[in-house]
This record gives sequence, C-alpha cells and structure tokens, in this order.
Amino acid sequence: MDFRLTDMTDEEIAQDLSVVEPLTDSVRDLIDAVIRTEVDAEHLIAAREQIEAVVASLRAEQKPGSYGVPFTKKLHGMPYGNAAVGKRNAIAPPLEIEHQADGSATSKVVLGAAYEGPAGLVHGGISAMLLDQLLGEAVSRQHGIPCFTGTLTMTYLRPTPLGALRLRAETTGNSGRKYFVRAEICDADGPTVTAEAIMVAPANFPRHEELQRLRAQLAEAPE
Ligand SMILES: CCCCC/C=C\C/C=C\C/C=C/C/C=C\CCCC(=O)SCCNC(=O)CCNC(=O)[C@H](O)C(C)(C)COP(=O)(O)OP(=O)(O)OC[C@H]1O[C@@H](n2cnc3c(N)ncnc32)[C@H](O)[C@@H]1OP(=O)(O)O
Repeated sequence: MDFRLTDMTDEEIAQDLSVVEPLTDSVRDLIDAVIRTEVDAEHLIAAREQIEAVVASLRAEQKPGSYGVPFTKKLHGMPYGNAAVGKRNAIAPPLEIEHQADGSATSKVVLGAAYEGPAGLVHGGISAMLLDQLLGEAVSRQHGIPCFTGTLTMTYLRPTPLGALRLRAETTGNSGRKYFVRAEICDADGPTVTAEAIMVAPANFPRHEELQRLRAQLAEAPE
C-alpha cells in the first residue's frame, strides 16, 4: 500500500478544502440536475458545451493517476478521491462519519436520485458501499490501524427508501488480526439493511502503539 506524507500545513489543507468542498457539492448538484431535468434538447446541448468547457479548464493541470491517500503530519488520512467519502469526489454520497465514545461509527445521510436502484429505492450496491466504509472506519479508528474488508455479508431486510437515513457500525470482537464488525442502515421505521464483516489488519502495517510513537515524533518535527 502506497504511504506518503503531504507537505501541506494544516492551514493549507483547510484552505484547500474550503474551496474544494463547495466545488464537489456543485458537481453533485449537477449530477442530480442532469438526472431530473426536463428542459428541451437545445438546452441539453448548450449545457453539455458549458460542461465541456469547465472540464477543459480543470484539465489544464492534473495529477497523474488517482488521488491516492496522502497523510498529514499528524497521520490523518486525506482520502479525497475515495468513492464513499472523498471530499473531492462528487460520486461519493455526502457521508459525514462521526466516531462515538463507545467506539461505534455513525452517520446521517440524505440519498437523492443519483443513488437509485429499484424505483424510489436505494441501489443495493450503494448500501453495501456505505456500510463497508462505515465498518472500516469503525474498526480502524477504534483500533488505530486501517483494515481491509476480507468478507462482507449483506442482508437486505426490506427496501431502503431514498431520502434521510441513519447508519451505525460497531466492532463486536477480534481474533488476532481479524476484526468482526456489524452495521445497519435505518430509515424512519428502523433497520432496512444489516451487514456483517470480517476486516483484516494487514500483517505489515504498524500497530497502534507504533503509530502513536510516529505521531508524537512527527508532531515535534518542524512544519
Ligand atoms: C500510516 C498511518 C495510518 C493511521 C491510520 C489510523 C486510523 C485509520 C482511520 C481511518 C481509516 C479508515 C480506513 C478504512 C475505511 C474504510 C474501509 C474500506 C474497505 C475497503 O474497501 S478495502 C478494499 C477491499 N478489500 C480488499 O481489497 C482486500 C484484499 N485482500 C487482502 O488485501 C488480503 O487478502 C487481506 C488483507 C484481507 C488478508 O491478507 P493477509 O495476508 O493479512 O491474510 P492472512 O492469510 O495472513 O490471514 C490473516 C487472518 O485473516 C483471515 N482472512 C484472510 N483473508 C480473509 C478474508 N478474505 N475473509 C475473512 N478472513 C480472512 C485468515 O483466515 C487469517 O485468520 P486466522 O489468523 O484466524 O487464521
């Protein structure tokens, strides 16, 4: 796994995000508008030309390949291209994850037209992606090591409506590098989907205590 530290300071990262996040929101809005627009073909062609001009302006300077996951000097990951939570990725649903004192990870999200599977309902693959991310975040934050999904088992209890949803994930135990995690999506009437996963901490990754030491060393280093 590629590991690199960014040389941006915390202030520079905050400044970058203050510009980038509203841009990502605008692109999300664009996706929703394209799905639901009922304007005529002439307007659609004009819109396409405008979008192509914006794309060309952004292509003027591009990173090669994907965004990757640089780390800040405090070892906070910056997964800005991530499919589920990337702050630069308009395909990612607007998922903000909170870490609770009991070790669980929770999120409230409103899923619109871009996440539809069956009519009016959330696509099952989107539910799996969101819960996979939350499961990973719960275990990784609680135990201080990023884990990979080994096995993910989804149970679709009943259809999940588009709109406001709540998500929760918690670790239930571990055996060596294997962590057992479960999660659910709820609508106003309760759970619609549950997931169980075995997340595996890669053998060659530093353990929590080592990371704490590394964090302390980096915190003392000049910016
Ligand atoms: C640098 C500073 C970092 C600081 C970070 C601190 C905190 C981070 C905070 C937040 C970060 C959040 C990150 C996570 C968020 C979201 C998660 C997204 C999840 C994904 O989107 S991730 C992509 C999809 N995922 C893959 O792309 C995995 C591909 N795969 C592999 O990379 C390997 O395959 C791996 C690693 C799974 C295992 O590799 P390995 O070499 O370690 O395995 P090994 O054989 O040693 O097995 C050891 C024990 O795991 C058992 N085991 C093995 N494989 C299993 C499986 N599949 N299912 C169930 N159990 C399995 C064995 O049975 C054995 O169990 P036992 O010990 O009981 O025998």
